[in-house]
Amino acid sequence: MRRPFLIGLTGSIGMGKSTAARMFQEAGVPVWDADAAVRDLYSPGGAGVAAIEQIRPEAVVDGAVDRAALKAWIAEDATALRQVERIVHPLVAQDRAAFVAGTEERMVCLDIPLLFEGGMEDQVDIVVVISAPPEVQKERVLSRPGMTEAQFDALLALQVPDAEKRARADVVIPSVDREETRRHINELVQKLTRELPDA
Ligand SMILES: CC(C)(COP(=O)(O)OP(=O)(O)OC[C@H]1O[C@@H](n2cnc3c(N)ncnc32)[C@H](O)[C@@H]1O)[C@@H](O)C(=O)NCCC(=O)NCCS
Ligand SMILES: Nc1ncnc2c1ncn2[C@@H]1O[C@H](COP(=O)(O)OP(=O)(O)OP(=O)(O)O)[C@@H](O)[C@H]1O
Repeated sequence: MRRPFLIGLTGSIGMGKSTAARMFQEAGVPVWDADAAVRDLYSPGGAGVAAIEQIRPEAVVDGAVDRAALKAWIAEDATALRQVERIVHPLVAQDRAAFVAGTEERMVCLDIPLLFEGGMEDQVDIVVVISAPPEVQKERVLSRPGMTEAQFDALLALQVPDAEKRARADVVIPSVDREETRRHINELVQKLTRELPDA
């Protein structure tokens, strides 16, 4: 059976990925969400809980992975993030493979915030980057409760810069005006629908 065409959706913090993902869904394209997959893994009964407990017992509270405890560990131990990734990434990859295998649509959208950082460009058929000017991004992120400028700068430093993401993208979708974004997404979906072979 033919696998669906894989649209990789990414963008830096606050650029509007979640909003764009909803627009793909509304255009009839099933969406898989990497962040949601991690949330499930960390929830009670999730496949990541026992594995994280083995490497960091303090990070499991009431049967779920406690993100604050993981963050505190990552802040104090330079090897911690690697150890967490070694557990989380294969489980996330499994979840994604099951989603792709379980769909009969011709295309799906994979919402992967760390697509470039995780070296996953080759695992999708096109890379779509959602992008807004830096001042718009900053204003959006700083308007979130509890977010400080220092935290924003620290998160940005962990991410591949927006300019590089845009340069490496197959398609860049602007995210300043909702209707403009929706138009771009609908046009892309229509173009792919025309070009892709029938199922
Ligand atoms: C570090 C954790 C506990 C922070 O959780 P929290 O809810 O506070 O924040 P959130 O998940 O939204 O991440 C915030 C930001 O941290 C950065 N970040 C998170 N994980 C990673 C990573 N593996 N590499 C680089 N940056 C990362 C991203 O820029 C992201 O925008 C959590 O992100 C985590 O467990 N990460 C490891 C698993 C992972 O790699 N997830 C990414 C998707 S596969
Ligand atoms: N196309 C758009 N036009 C105008 N505003 C937008 C657009 N997309 C998103 N926004 C606004 O920007 C903010 C961030 O959007 P969203 O939550 O979709 O970003 P995100 O990239 O998923 O964020 P993060 O990476 O931090 O999780 C929201 O307040 C949303 O209303």
